[in-house]
Amino acid sequence: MASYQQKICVSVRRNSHLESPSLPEEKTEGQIHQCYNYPAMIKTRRDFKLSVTEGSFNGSQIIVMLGENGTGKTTFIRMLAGESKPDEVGDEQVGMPAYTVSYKRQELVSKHSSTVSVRDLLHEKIPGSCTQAQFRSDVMKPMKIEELMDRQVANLSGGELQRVKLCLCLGKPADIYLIDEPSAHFDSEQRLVAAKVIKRFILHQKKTAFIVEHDFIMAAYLANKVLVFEGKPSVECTASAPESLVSGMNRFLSASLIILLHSPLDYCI
Ligand SMILES: Nc1ncnc2c1ncn2[C@@H]1O[C@H](COP(=O)(O)OP(=O)(O)OP(=O)(O)O)[C@@H](O)[C@H]1O
Repeated sequence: MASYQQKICVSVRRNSHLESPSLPEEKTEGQIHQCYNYPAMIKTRRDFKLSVTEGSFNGSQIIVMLGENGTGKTTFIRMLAGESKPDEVGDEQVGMPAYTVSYKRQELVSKHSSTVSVRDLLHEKIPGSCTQAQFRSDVMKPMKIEELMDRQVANLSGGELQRVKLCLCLGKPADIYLIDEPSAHFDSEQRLVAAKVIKRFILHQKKTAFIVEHDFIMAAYLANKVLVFEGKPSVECTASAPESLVSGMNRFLSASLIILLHSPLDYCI
């Protein structure tokens, strides 16, 4: 990891118009991407302890978080969002980097009154994006938002609300998009559409996304890098550093195989 960070940190100087002049960048195939390093962290939540390995990521990259239920994916995403602070930080020299986030939570609770329409909500929350031609054609059209415009947000089904929440998340300008379970409530066709929309948006905009995804096919389609959560769910788990798709998927699958072999009766039906 040290040699990787050294390599990317000396590669190029950042452009003066970018926001955080202290951040290093990575140069790949003639393109410059901003590079972010984060420190090792520990977070305890009542009986659960999550240890996060020090890691790095860059712009124009989708990092998929893989792990069983209760292994700490949302706990880590909330730390990345700045909503929750780590209890311990491994290296004080490597602080959390400065960035802006757009966060789609796992829960799809609608806090809006029964009179708020989808149209009003989009115009209030993402006024710039929902009137922009490119966003409308790349995100709103494939997600079929137009047909929901005059519906009341409080009356949407789970899948319809998920479509609106994804649109709101991608429509908010940010450096990093934190998307917790985008495929929940979707049928297989909608999952495919959502995966294509997210991938095209993040890579075209040269942004970073951390995505929690339990659908393995969707995860494999989306991921440039993988971050694996392992250990004893709800007790003590570790989050790896972002790693390549192949090694991350292999690590996740080998952990899953061990789980399968340990509980064969669960799979006998
Ligand atoms: N506010 C809280 N107070 C106490 N424990 C919590 C709190 N939030 C989460 N936990 C516990 O932390 C552990 C990890 O939860 P977390 O939601 O981060 O896991 P996850 O990997 O996102 O799970 P899932 O895949 O089911 O969404 C769980 O055991 C959970 O019960």
